[in-house]
Amino acid sequence: MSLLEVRDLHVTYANGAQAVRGVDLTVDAGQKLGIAGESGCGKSTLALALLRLLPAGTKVTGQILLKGEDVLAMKWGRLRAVRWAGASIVFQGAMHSLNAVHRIGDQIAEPIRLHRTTPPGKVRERVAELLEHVGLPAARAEAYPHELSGGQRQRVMIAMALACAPDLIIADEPTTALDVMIQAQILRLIEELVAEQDLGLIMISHDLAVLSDTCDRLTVMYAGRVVEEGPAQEVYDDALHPYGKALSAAFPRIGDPSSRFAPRGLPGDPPDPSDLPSGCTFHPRCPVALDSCTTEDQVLVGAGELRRAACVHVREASTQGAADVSDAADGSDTSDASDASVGSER
Ligand SMILES: Nc1ncnc2c1ncn2[C@@H]1O[C@H](COP(=O)(O)OP(=O)(O)OP(=O)(O)O)[C@@H](O)[C@H]1O
Repeated sequence: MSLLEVRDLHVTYANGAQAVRGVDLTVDAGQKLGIAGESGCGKSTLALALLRLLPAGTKVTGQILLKGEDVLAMKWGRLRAVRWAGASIVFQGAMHSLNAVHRIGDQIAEPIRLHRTTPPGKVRERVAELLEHVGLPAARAEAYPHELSGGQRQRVMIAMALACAPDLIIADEPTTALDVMIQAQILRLIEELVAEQDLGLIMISHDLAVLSDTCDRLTVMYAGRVVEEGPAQEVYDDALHPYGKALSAAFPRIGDPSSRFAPRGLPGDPPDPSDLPSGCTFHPRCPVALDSCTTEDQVLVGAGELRRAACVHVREASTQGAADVSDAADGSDTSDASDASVGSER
């Protein structure tokens, strides 16, 4: 049984915005899954849905199985326990998540006391152990959030997420607000903790470079759907979906002098989830869209053993049994493809 299995998850906000549309994903113990996509693609909505943290009035359908237990069917008491001891979330921007008027140690102790995962007399000891685990001196328990640097605060958030020994950590842009050096330290810390405690990890970011460096597998979301998935490094180095390519080309290859890729922005924005385009939702921005893409929706199709993408070019390549689906997705042999202005160097 997988640690987490999500099947056909749909999330529609009260205003009709279809933020997540039919997402399937699996995470096993010790596995690190990266979820990539621009702002507005539904990544945070997906993360919040996993622990039923969405606003009242939001419609969520499908299945979320945590160790085989259906999160969507859980009673309130069970759900509260699962939120810390089964899976926990590290959000971006620790300053907003920490309470400015309470000491760090008290804030880490709160979920431990609430869930009684440590005997009352041992809570201080457990807080000290958690702080040291995330690379902070135990004495920092006495500090207030404003007395810590951004990186230290994010370490506190990670300590809190680990407080009740969950099986799964969901990290939503955990390093976005940090400078590059601190970002690298926090990512290494998360990796070490996941390996040491055999946790499952879902890491959410718009930065494919960060995800490919940290995660085993990558899922690329666009307009609430998974449009590509596969081994992290392969997706980053050679994305099959035009959106995956564009996202990948938007980030520099760090430390790779032979890199042919320059960082560049993506033209346009993801669509409004209350007013999605017909056909493939990426077609208005796609450099290799065919006429049929304006009307025909695409589902994920396999490309090789471990990779899947939802693109007409990948589908055609797979039905033709073409060996080099990558070339086809580049649009190099598509007569009606428009000028490939993004990700075209592949
Ligand atoms: N409470 C809400 N009510 C209505 N629409 C919402 C709500 N929260 C988010 N949305 C919309 O749902 C879509 C997906 O948002 P979401 O925050 O999940 O995306 P994201 O990929 O995580 O982006 P970001 O990185 O900016 O958080 C967006 O169009 C957003 O405007």
